[in-house]
Amino acid sequence: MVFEVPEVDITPYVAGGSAEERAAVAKAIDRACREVGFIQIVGHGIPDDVLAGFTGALDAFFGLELEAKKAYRTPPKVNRGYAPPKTESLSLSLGVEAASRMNDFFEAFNVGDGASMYPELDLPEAIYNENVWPDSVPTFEPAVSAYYEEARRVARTMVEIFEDALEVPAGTLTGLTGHSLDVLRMNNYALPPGTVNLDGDLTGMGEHTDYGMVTVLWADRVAGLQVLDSSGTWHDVQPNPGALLINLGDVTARLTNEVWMSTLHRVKPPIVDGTIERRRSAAYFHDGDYDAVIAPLPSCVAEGEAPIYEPITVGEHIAAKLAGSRAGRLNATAVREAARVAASTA
Ligand SMILES: O=C(O)CCC(=O)C(=O)O
Ligand SMILES: [Fe+2]
Repeated sequence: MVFEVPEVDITPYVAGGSAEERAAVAKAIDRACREVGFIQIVGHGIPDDVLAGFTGALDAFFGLELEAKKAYRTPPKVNRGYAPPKTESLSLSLGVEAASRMNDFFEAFNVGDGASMYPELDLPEAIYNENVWPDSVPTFEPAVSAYYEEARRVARTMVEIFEDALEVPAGTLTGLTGHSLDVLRMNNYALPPGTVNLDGDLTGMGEHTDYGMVTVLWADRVAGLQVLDSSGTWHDVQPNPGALLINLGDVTARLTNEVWMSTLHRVKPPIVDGTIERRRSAAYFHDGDYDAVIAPLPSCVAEGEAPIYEPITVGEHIAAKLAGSRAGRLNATAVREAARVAASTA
């Protein structure tokens, strides 16, 4: 079977379209979610100048000296600010004890929704952490915030499309996202020439599924991202020109009782002449309200069959995942994802 990440133009949902046009989009999204779990999205409407400002801000921040960047570190429990290379391990979020323990060489900067964004709700600050901004790069906050708003809009549009694709009443999914726990992780994969260790210890970002409902992924068109297909083989994926990648997270796999998949992916930059080509990406995670209870939708469970998953809140699920990736505590609850990694071919 040829592996392909399908491209879908979501213009009818972004700029207005007829009922027929929207139905065709919803159908294409349903097929992509069943078969692949990754989608190339065009017609998302993110202005070029917002993207240019955003990538410029990433370059300015990641171009700082390591010590300067470390000023913006936060404790492992706080999913904000700067994460230096080799301080996270995504495979631990899955319960896979990789040989490359804490050897993911990406560096990242995280921003997200803080409790103060919802003054009318009494949201827990330990979950809805406030942002840390690098004041030594004055363009960073406005440029990243502008992109954040756009990625948030696209994520919310995708959930609207998901309701149509799953043929559930409006509000079934969007009703779980009123104060969605959203985070933007900006990733930089770069190693100074000569530091690459070829014994297989280092990886760009270990294999994982994303944790939430949907991820909007912007990335450079540089090799590195790999996606696991349903038969257990890894494939290289790059965004098409002008496209964003969309992938489903575990919350959606749970909601759909795995009718749609949270696809395993990882980043393995090719090493050429002892170095790698720098690559940037930014994953906007739209996870759902921390107190929303996630249980398989009745329409996704075949008659007479038991749902695969027990109900869980978004907050409980995300906390178990982050304890793995950020605090190095193996997540023993991700048995289904760990089994898929074990069955894959390198
Ligand atoms: O760098 C990439 O393309 C993927 C990043 C990713 O999977 C993540 O941040 O969760
Ligand atoms: Fe990811």
